[in-house]
Amino acid sequence: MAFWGLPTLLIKVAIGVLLLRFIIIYSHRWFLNALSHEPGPFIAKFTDWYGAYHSALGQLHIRTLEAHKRYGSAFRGGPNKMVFNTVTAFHAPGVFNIHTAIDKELHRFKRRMISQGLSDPCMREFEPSLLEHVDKFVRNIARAASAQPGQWSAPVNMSEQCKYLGFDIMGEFGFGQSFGLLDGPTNRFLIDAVTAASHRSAVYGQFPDLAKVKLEKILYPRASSMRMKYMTLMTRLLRERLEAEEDGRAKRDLFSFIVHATDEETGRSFSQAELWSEARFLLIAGSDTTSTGLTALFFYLSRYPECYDKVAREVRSTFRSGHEIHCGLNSKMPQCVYLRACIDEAMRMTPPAGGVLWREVSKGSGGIVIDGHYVPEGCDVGASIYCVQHNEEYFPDSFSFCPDRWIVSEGNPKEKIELARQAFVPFSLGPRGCPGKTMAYMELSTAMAKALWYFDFEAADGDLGVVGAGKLGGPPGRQRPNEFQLIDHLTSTHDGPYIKYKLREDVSELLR
Ligand code: HEM
Repeated sequence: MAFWGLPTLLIKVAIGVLLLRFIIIYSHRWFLNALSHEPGPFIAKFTDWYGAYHSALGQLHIRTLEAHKRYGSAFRGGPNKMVFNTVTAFHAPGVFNIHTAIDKELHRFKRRMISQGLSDPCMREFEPSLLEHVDKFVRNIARAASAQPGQWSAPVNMSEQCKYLGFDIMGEFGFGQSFGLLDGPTNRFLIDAVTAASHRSAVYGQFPDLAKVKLEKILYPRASSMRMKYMTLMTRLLRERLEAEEDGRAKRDLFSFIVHATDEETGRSFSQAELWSEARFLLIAGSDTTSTGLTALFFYLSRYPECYDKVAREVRSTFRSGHEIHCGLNSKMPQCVYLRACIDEAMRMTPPAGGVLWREVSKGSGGIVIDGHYVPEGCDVGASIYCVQHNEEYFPDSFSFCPDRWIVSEGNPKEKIELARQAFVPFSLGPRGCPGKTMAYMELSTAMAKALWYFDFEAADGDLGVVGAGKLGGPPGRQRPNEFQLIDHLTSTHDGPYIKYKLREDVSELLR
């Protein structure tokens, strides 16, 4: 053999070894893996690409629902992954979120600390700041509506306005000052920055190995410049917050609630760096989700006039003024039972985080059985909130917006509602379930009650009126005109609904 032939031979051997490795791994995944006998999309037998691909396109919730229709209530969603759409999957013991599985103790500590800042008493103290932003949100709508008194306003894109509100509230809560998105465009780049971050996390959450090949350089070419802008803003906010703390100007925010708190179990406190890193995480966790919930609520109330009339009547007969609308001490909000039912129904129809959330079956547990399917330890178990909340067994006629399904009546006994409640999981459940629920309901109920108090509203006319809705003849799963459409990547992006407003109460005080 000539010496120069050696490299060619080595390349051939390397390719041969690689091929053999692939053949062994993929044959094992296909025929010998503990989940081999489970039905599911063909590609998911071999690779996690299935979830990553649909997540990248923002359609994982829709494709998962289709897969359940085809394969049943449990299917194989990856080589070591099972997806369920039943209540049992959410209540299964011995499964942990993949993040918590990495360091459960650290997660438990952080969780206990953050929960102190998100406790009901802290939320009551924070509410005045939250309401200032809700009033600004109403003021922006009032500006549009008062341009033509007595007439319908120009259409307002509620996705934009609700995002501004959600981000400003989380800025105030996490960093002690609003980002000013409701005031003007300077910091509105934050919305794209957070969307890109959550899109990236969604894809990598489905296929963690992709993170190693730094795919974001292709998927998000603008990511690094956006990150620079984002970090510059965060650094400035941090500095200003610390200055405010030093000269006693600081408002009630996350920092003030937990800066001196200690963890009862470990006696440890948050370092400043930890606190800021949590504040940055909360920005993603709390802004996009709540604004999606509020936008969806505007969508459904503008499509279902009987529900709109009922909730408007309830709000307008419960409160005597716009100022009375709050969730604090002596609040009348608990009397607004139908409003709460509308909020829950909007989050059932269109859960803000609807994709598949994975939990790992903990090592040493010996595996678990869910709905008769054995899942070995180390495998992931997932459920899509969107699919569970559209499971007809729990929610008949699941694509109809029907707030009455949450209210006891002759045809809707308490037991039926209790069953539905178990399958109502927009905030997920368990050790990784959402600790920001109280704040989310506070924001959703005050913003919608104030909008109904000050204005009448309807879907815009013409082409703008259908933005955000499903389209007859559209892609599979996006054909229902009365369903608000989300591009789902962990949290969600959306456009519309465009809504027109008419003033019904004096807003001069708000406009001053
Ligand atoms: C409608 C509004 C909201 C919805 C639908 C929602 C939904 C969720 C869901 C589904 C999870 C679990 C994610 C997983 O299992 O991986 C979660 C976690 C979380 N949410 Fe929310 N959320 C909302 C609002 C908020 C708000 C306002 C805050 C904070 C102020 C917040 C803070 C968090 C945090 C810190 C976690 C992580 C919990 C942990 O890892 O232990 N969320 N949320």
